[in-house]
Amino acid sequence: MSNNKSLVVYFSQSGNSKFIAETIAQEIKADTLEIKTRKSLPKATFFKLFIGGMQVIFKSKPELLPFDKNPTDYDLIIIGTPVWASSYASPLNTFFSKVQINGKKIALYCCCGGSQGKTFENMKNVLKGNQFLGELELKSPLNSKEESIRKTREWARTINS
Ligand SMILES: Cc1cc2nc3c(=O)[nH]c(=O)nc-3n(C[C@H](O)[C@H](O)[C@H](O)COP(=O)(O)O)c2cc1C
Repeated sequence: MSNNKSLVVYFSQSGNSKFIAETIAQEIKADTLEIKTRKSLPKATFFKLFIGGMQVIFKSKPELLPFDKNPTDYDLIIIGTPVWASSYASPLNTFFSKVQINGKKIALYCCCGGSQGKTFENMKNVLKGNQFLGELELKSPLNSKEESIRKTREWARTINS
């Protein structure tokens, strides 16, 4: 176990990334910061996928609710997102534009329905100037909780060693 002060920053639209954030936080005794938008996506699947997808394509920055933690206070920052339109979810665009993360240890995870696409590549581009410790992709983890918990705990130990 390291002496890192660790924070899991995540956005979650339907609970998968939140579930993983909580699993990581428990395993490595990290704090959590959930990024929340002022407005939710529509409930109907088509509109949800359409609006969320458009936000990613047009690099929108949806308005966020205030944060209750300051990421720059931490040594290790784990950042989690659902995959939207083969990239990270648009609320993280807003987050990255508001918080300058530099010289930190970073680990990334994503939750997807099919594949991560360019999620990690795009996150690493926007987070240049940090040290990357690892990446974890989970497919719909709420559909296989036990297996996801096992995989996540194992991964969390490797980034915190
Ligand atoms: C707007 C939107 C776009 C999505 N785009 C993709 C995608 O491109 N590839 C993929 O594998 N899953 C995609 N998904 C599925 C989510 O990544 C998946 O359901 C994820 O587990 C949701 O995480 P969450 O529960 O933390 O929000 C999309 C979901 C939404 C709402």
